[in-house]
Amino acid sequence: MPIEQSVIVPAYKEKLNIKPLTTRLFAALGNDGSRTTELIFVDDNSRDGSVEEVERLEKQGYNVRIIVRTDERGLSSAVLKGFYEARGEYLICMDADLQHPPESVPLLFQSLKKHPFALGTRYAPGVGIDKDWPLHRRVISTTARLMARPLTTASDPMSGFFGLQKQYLLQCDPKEINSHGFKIALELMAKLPLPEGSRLGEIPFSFGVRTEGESKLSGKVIIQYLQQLKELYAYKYGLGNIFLFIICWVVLVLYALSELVKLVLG
Ligand SMILES: Nc1nc2c(ncn2[C@@H]2O[C@H](COP(=O)(O)OP(=O)(O)O[C@H]3O[C@H](CO)[C@@H](O)[C@H](O)[C@@H]3O)[C@@H](O)[C@H]2O)c(=O)[nH]1
Ligand SMILES: [Mg+2]
Repeated sequence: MPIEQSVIVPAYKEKLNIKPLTTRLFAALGNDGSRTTELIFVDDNSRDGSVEEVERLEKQGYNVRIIVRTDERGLSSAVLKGFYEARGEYLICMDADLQHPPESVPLLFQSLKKHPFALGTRYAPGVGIDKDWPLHRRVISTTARLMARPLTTASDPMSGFFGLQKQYLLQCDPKEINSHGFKIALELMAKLPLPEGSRLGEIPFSFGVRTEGESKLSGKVIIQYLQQLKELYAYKYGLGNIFLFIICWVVLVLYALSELVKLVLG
């Protein structure tokens, strides 16, 4: 049967997560879904046994493969590499560390068949992010979301769990897409030529806790994010409108101050 759906997983040193992700994903897709879906890991030369793990799963009959890059590193460019190599028309990106539940993938594909772009959201009734998140992470996350408001109506523009129809990616000049920005979903939502007036599909999901391996993202992603926002504001509103960027900075500072005041007043 021809491949209609592709799941792309950027992965760096994620060997221990590969098997549970693969088995849970194909179990969630069921027999019919599994026949038309491929799973692609895009690994940046982890050399931790990920390749051998994927080969073992492939021998067991799972439609899974791994692309190993030796000339480039980075989450966003890995996702794009997987998208361009994928054979399906419906493409989903998810993390390797099971923070994005494989059981939510079928729903995201369903949404993607009705919408050109679909996003997993952690900001919906009944779902949430880790309740133990420290205050400073909440402040950073909320301000980052606020700053993306002028670019998208998405409830969770920081989400890394998302999907798109490949035809819209192919209509966009690859040189237009910043493959080094922090948030590739935000980049694509802002730049793909999605049909005028089309709605974004949103699927609520609970952001899980990583149990194997470590997060790869460091403090420098904040700088990368601000640079990406600046570029996207200029793309969407024109360079003259840097004013808008300044307003967002003011919002950020006021919000951070109000959270600090709440913290101090207890
Ligand atoms: N190939 C490749 N993969 C990478 C790289 N850096 C990170 N990854 C992979 O990208 C995924 C996310 O990385 P984490 O290190 O787990 O990130 P996080 O801090 O949990 O951040 C996540 O949270 C955000 C939500 O705010 C998400 O938007 C983001 O995608 C990421 O999921 C994981 O599968 C990880 O292996 C890289 O340089 N190269
Ligand atoms: Mg993670």
